Amino acid sequence: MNAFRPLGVVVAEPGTVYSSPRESDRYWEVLVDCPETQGIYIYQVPPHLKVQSGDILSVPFGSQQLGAIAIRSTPSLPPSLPPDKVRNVEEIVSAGFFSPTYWELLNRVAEYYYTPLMQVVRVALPPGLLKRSQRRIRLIEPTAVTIDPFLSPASRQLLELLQASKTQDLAWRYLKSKVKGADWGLKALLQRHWVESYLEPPTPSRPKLQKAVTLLVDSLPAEVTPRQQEILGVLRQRGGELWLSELLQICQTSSSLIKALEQKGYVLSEEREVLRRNSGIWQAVDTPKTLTPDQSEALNQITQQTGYGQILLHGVTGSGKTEVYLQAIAPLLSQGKSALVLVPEIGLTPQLTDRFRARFPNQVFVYHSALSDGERYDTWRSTIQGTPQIIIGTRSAIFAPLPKLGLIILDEEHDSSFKQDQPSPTYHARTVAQWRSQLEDCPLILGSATPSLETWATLQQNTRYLSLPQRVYARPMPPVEIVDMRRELQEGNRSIFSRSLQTALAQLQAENKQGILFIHRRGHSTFVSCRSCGYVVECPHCDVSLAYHHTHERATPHLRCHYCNYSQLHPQRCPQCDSPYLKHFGSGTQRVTQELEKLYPSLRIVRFDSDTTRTKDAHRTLLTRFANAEADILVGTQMLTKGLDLAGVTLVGIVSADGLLHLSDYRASERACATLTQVAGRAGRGDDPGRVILQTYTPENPVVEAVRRHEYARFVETELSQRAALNYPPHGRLILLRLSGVDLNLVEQTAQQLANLLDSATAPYEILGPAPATVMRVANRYRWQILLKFPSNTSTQMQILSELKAHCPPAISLLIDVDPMQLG
Ligand SMILES: Nc1ncnc2c1ncn2[C@@H]1O[C@H](COP(=O)(O)OP(=O)(O)OP(=O)(O)O)[C@@H](O)[C@H]1O
Ligand SMILES: [Zn+2]
Ligand SMILES: [Zn+2]
Repeated sequence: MNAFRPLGVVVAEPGTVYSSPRESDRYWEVLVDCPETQGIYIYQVPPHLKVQSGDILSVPFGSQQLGAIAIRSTPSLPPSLPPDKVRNVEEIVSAGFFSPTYWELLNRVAEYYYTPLMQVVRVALPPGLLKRSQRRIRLIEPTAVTIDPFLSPASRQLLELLQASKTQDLAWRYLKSKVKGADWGLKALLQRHWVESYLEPPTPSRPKLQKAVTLLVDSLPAEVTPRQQEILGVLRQRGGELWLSELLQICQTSSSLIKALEQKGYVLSEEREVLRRNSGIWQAVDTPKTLTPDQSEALNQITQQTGYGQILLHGVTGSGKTEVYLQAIAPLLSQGKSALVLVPEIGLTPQLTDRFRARFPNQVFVYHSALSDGERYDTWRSTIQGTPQIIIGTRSAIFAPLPKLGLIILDEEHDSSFKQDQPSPTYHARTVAQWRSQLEDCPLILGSATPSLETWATLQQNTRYLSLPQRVYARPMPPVEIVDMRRELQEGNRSIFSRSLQTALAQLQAENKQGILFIHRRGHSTFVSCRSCGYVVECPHCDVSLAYHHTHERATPHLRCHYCNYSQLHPQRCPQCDSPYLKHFGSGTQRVTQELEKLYPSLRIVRFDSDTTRTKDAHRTLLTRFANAEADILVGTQMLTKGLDLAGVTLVGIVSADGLLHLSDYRASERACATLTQVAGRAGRGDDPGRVILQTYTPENPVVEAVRRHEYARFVETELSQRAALNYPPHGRLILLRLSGVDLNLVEQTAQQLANLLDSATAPYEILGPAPATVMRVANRYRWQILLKFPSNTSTQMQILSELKAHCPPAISLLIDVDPMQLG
């Protein structure tokens, strides 16, 4: 793949005399970013300035002077832009603010995913990036004299203001408000090097600090008062550490008493970072664990890798991959480098983040789309500081502009949420991570218990394979019992729980253990249909049936569309034949929860799906409740499969595997196998052995068999050969063109035209379609698609594809999905 334009490469032409700046560096694409505008504009660089990618510039924009970022030089102006219309860059405010490789990365993303660079910038950088950074002016020549006759009145006024200020350093905005013609006045001062202009360094978001008290003595000294003895006793009982406020409360004492103990050297009180999880301070104290032989072998291999290299860390569920990450990162931080850790979803982030925070207090920052604008901005600003740190985030964090990057980790690398389906750029964080680690020359670790076929296929090429085949403490993998639900029905059990699962649930209660029930779907039932005429209630705006939602006994039942979120009350009678007999098919989390409540009224249940985790921190609250044993059963969807590490869980019930097994997509088996293996892997991670009960109507399915035997690698090998036979990824590559619009005919026509156009080009791809999307209408927009299938080892970079948009009428939107994960 030769996907991107080298930056700032200058071809020296024979015979030309060197002049500064070189002609090719004369015009620059510059990102202007202020509350009113965000866009890329072309500016001219005057000869005395030497601009580099990533510099922060000051440019004229309309009547304003704005901060801007230099992106890349451009050899020529577009025909629509006459040279005399191009304005000059005023000056470089801060050189090397971003590393040049950062912009190379964004360019590469833009080209590979057929997206304008500006759209990539919007994904990568928070809006209004420069709006809060203050430009300031500092006096650097203290002997500068204001009586210089050549100075303009404006220059003189500026100098006087600066000299009069205590720090000889003032905000540019302030100076401008005070001095008429400040721009010109400043220019003269800058030319004489009497002042300098700079961007105020961003203030890092500070962790909240709180006083903690630590016990320093092993045995309780005899010479203290009984009261002091009591306090020390409480401290010791609580593991040697408490927040000061907690200690004061427990002992009903005052801080002067603690101070007295501190003066005698029995305790230490100091400021500590407050963890957002409020479950006690000893969370904060965490030291590296002694590694298992497999873990240390993996760590050795990783630390030997200096510079770019891709590593697959294939560790079975509960094998301790996180500990390997932690110990791989530690030495980097002390070398002044930073690390980027990507995780699939927020649901899993709190637990992982806590582990990282506990190991590296004050050095962990979280970056994901659920952060408020302010938080995002603060985190973002702290990253460009360059102090060694760890960023943990979801897919867009791959763009966090960390300087001195020493390592990138994708945890649960198989997860499809690393891929953005829409809008453009339809990037995969793993692909971007590969480019980034190449550009930054640092290793990339892909970690998973169920690696993707894409990654597995690279093992023959350039990926190092490291394996953790055993759980820590050699804990056994949980046995997986397959229950044939057809037999259950034949033998008279009509419940959604098999007899085996019922027994296990009853036992759970008796033994005071915890369990997880996995359901593929949220909501109550997948669809509602009439028993008399077969009518299925559908969404008026989409071609899908409505799902039945019934949150609890007293709630009003309603129907909801999972595509456009339309909702309506549950009809009393069939809209078609007026029959009162409506039946609910399929089961979702709500139905399972209700059944559980009916059968086991004393079980305490937590439902964990996208309906119950809408609000901020809901994930954390629900998981904490469960982790603190305030609930017995966690009922949830996909969300709970990812990286949950709860020692108390001994039972995992997969209520129905079938919804996953029968999706019509070439990736369905891979996804089903990964999901089921991951869910199963939540059982038996503590001292008590676990077990898994998998219910299905198709026990003979090879995926079910692979999960039962814990044979993921074998499954992958078979699956890979099937993909190769059909030329599907990772063997070949795909590009999916998604068209949509409100006018069905126009969508169809355009799809046909584009297909003809693609057909007429000499190109390596095979064209499948055009065809309507699986769900043709969503939110009243009709959707058609064209699938391009490229043979392996060919580039998907084609001129014709970048021209397609120009052939679409304005009413049709076209999305180019490169390496699509969903074909529907
Ligand atoms: N060397 C070790 N000694 C003791 N305990 C360990 C060690 N390494 C990891 N652990 C513990 O084992 C548990 C499982 O580790 P971890 O969650 O990292 O597994 P994992 O491989 O990421 O699993 P999964 O893929 O299922 O998320 C954790 O509670 C962790 O603290
Ligand atoms: Zn009917
Ligand atoms: Zn809908």
